Amino acid sequence: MYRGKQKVESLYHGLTERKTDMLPVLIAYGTTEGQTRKVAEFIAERLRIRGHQVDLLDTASAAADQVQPFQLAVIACGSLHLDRHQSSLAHFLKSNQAWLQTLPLAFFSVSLSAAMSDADSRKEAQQAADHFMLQCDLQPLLTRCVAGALKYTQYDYFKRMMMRLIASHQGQSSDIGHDHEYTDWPQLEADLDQFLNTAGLAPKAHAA
Ligand SMILES: Cc1cc2nc3c(=O)[nH]c(=O)nc-3n(C[C@H](O)[C@H](O)[C@H](O)COP(=O)(O)O)c2cc1C
Repeated sequence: MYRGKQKVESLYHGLTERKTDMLPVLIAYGTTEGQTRKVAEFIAERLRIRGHQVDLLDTASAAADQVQPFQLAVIACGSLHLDRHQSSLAHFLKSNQAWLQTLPLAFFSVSLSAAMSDADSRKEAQQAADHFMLQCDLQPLLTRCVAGALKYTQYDYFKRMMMRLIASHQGQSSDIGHDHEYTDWPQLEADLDQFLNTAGLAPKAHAA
């Protein structure tokens, strides 16, 4: 069993009769154009199928200030914009670092770089994700880069032109008449299962 889970159990011992298995997995996400919300909702659905309680939290919402430290595990999700993750996510992780570091934690970083065919771009995405965790003083059990989306139809004119330029330089679609999703959902589910297994949270039917 992951030592963070033991800490949570001892924290609860004597305080409540609730079993730690009834605690939720918190999915805290930051998003700018919505793809990371879709990723977070996918993870939530897969966790529920595996019998977990789930709390979904948009770190830009007022609810982010009300979160209690009673969680089974935490999955943080954010996306890259101009090489940075959402400031709301950074704020949430830094202000709750003391208890987050005691729990099994995974971080999923959504970006266009993760969708690139060249290894250098994917390495840059991984470095940005690792660096973000270092900045937040957190050591996740698992940090994964997730290919995001180009949402041309949702961008304003300047953003659309900028993203078309970047995308065409990087071999992605410059067809601005449509949105383009690159997220590999089966891979995301496999990464989630790896995290659950490592954290000792996989239901028996799904445990490796
Ligand atoms: C203005 C803008 C800047 C972006 N900057 C980066 C970047 O620096 N690196 C990268 O890999 N992807 C970048 N992307 C791609 C996003 O990470 C990708 O579209 C992702 O799906 C956005 O997730 P969200 O919808 O949850 O915000 C950028 C996208 C936009 C619109």
